[in-house]
Amino acid sequence: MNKKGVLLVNLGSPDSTSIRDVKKYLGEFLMDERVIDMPYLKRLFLVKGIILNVRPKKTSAAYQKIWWKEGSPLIVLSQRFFDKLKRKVDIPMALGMRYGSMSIEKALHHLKEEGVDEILLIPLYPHYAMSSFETVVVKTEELMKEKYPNKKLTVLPAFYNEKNYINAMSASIKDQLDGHNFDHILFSYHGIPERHIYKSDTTGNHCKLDGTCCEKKSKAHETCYRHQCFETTKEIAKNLQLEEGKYSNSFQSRLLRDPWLKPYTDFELKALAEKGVKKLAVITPSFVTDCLETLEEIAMEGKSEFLEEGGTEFKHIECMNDDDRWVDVVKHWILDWKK
Ligand SMILES: C=CC1=C(C)c2cc3[nH]c(cc4nc(cc5[nH]c(cc1n2)c(C)c5CCC(=O)O)C(CCC(=O)O)=C4C)c(C)c3C=C
Ligand SMILES: [Fe+2]
Ligand SMILES: [Fe+2]
Repeated sequence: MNKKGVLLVNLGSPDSTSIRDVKKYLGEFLMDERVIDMPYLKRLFLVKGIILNVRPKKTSAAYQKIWWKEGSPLIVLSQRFFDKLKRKVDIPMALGMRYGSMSIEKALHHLKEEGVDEILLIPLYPHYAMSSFETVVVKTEELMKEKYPNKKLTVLPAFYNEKNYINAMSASIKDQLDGHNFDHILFSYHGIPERHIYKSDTTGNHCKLDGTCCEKKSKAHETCYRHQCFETTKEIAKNLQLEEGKYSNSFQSRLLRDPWLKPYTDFELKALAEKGVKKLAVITPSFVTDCLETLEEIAMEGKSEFLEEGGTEFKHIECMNDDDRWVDVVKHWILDWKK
């Protein structure tokens, strides 16, 4: 009988906050053709010739604001989650990162050393995007084809609307809201360029970003990031019985000037304050682990923008991190697959 094992993959962080390490990490990240989707030479010019001359300094300063004694929050929290999961499921397991030194290659090597010949890959992203979920799958497939062609790979699909995930998320959010009466709840998702939505449309003509396509039933939604984000919000709002009009969606973290998914979080924070929202809670469901984008961009920058515009209270709802309810959800996915 085949020996089964599990590979969990998150995004990854630089080794330290030094400009050198940040530059190395950003170089690998942004040269990924599924992140900056340009022909190789154009991408090389943009990334190495322009972005890497300016961005590492700014990004290094941002990491310095959130870095922990033990290292990058994203890595430390992913490791804590992984350690808890390992204690609960008796199966070989490895944790890898798409970028940086905790590579997928090392994680696969670890599974090989444990004698695993059938792997369940769990990309730690609730939603499908070519720049997150897809690049993890493609990288893993490439490595397996090259190094372990006889091993079998199964990929856990994006879990944006999976019942147990939604229930665990809702419970964690409810705990953190703690009965407190917020005027509004903003669901802020990591943004992607609009172009990526069209590229990921397997039907070739469904996604129009016209305000209605994400609501019309379509096979395109299996890979539509925008649709999947909206579904996560709908399911959580239903569970928490949020009142229509008291919550909304936005997209954060854009880079470069081309159009990204709208509305943009920074604009939305301002608009909400201008509309008279005083007490705001922000949920960041495209991340299962707190990271630079939640701890710095939302909990620090977003907070000060909102308060400067007249808001009086701002709460960032933490990601699932190593919450036992989330660990149990993943445990059951693994046990169902292992049967
Ligand atoms: C074209 C650029 C980018 C796309 C597309 C993109 C998509 C994307 N990213 C995440 C998750 C994370 N991104 C993080 C940081 C980060 N993202 C980009 C660029 C794109 N991301 C950059 C340049 C950076 C580094 C910081 C900066 O310079 O602004 C992180 C945090 C990592 C950490 O160490 O904490 C995460 C997580 C998703 C899920 C996604 C598509 C849906
Ligand atoms: Fe990103
Ligand atoms: Fe859509």
